[in-house]
Amino acid sequence: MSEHDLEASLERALASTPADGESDLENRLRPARLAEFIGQPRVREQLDLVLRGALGRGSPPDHVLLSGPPGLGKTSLAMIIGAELGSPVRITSGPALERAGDLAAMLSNLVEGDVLFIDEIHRMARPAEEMLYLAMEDFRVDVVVGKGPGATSIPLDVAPFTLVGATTRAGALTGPLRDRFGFTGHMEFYEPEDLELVVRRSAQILEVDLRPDGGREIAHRSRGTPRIANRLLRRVRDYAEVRADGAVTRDVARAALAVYDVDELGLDRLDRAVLSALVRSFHGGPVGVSTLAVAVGEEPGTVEEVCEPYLVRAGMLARTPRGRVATPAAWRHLGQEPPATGADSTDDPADDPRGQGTLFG
Ligand SMILES: Nc1ncnc2c1ncn2[C@@H]1O[C@H](COP(=O)(O)OP(=O)(O)OP(=O)(O)O)[C@@H](O)[C@H]1O
Repeated sequence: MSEHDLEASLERALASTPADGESDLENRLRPARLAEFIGQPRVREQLDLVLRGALGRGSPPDHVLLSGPPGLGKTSLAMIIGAELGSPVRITSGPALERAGDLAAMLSNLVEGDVLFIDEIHRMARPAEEMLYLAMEDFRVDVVVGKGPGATSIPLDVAPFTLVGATTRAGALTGPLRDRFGFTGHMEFYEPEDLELVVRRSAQILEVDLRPDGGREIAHRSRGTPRIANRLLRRVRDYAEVRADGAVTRDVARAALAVYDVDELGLDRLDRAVLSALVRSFHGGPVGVSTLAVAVGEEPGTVEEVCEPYLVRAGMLARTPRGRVATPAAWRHLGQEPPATGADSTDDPADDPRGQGTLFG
């Protein structure tokens, strides 16, 4: 690989970093240090120990994997790891690492102690993933130059670094990659009390006149997710400024969220479309996720990674070996009586990675 190729690969790998207005705002609202990070007490405590231990020894900490649904703070934690270590964070994502050369370009630019953040690490191409094994373990890579019988492999040293990987699908990671992380933080959906703190903090930064009952209402309708809490706060602020006196009270929040199709459980249009298809088109299931996705006009991955985790957690949907099943709560939420003989025999909580697949709970 020539120096020019290396630079082109580096540019491609970095191109995945979003830079629109929405992400600027998101960056402004990101907690900068671990002490500012709200909720997730287990992950926070565990990570604190990992980082302090490494700082005390004066060596880079073990590689860190952060897993959990979108918007729970994985990127924020990756930035915090850099801040706590006083190290720069290099950012890329699995889909940007199409070829091993893309990763080699990133790795060869690292300096000792850098943090390399790979978002959506489960979507990395296989050759890049295999290169990463060696880099994570031995801090070196083998770059293959040329093709066919004339190809040669050039070993390249990589400065000791800490990899932070984020994934919404820990199960999709190969065993060898998973095994090379010294610490895995499993992010859980947030409790409403924690989301209330998130909303209050964001309101202060954005100078929103948030009243306590308004904050509580937004927190309860945010699907356990800080990113959604922040987004709802901004939409409710618009409503408060345009149709009220600017104060975000409970009534203003309720009226605003009705306009944006967020119901009292925090389910949005897509969540309800999934439940509605399940109940109305498939009589409550079981139905496969691909069929369900076609019924709502979405990608199976979006239904599986974005909608389902919260619907399972909210007790509306169960994952069973034969497919997805609507719970009685889902039927009632849609204003329908659940059938007398439910699909309870299909329930198998073992199929549900979160262990919350109980049907009639
Ligand atoms: N614990 C927290 N305290 C305060 N704000 C938070 C917290 N976690 C996340 N946020 C806010 O939520 C937003 C989304 O967080 P972040 O981008 O870190 O999530 P993510 O898990 O990386 O999402 P994705 O998987 O979609 O990339 C950020 O704007 C951040 O300000």
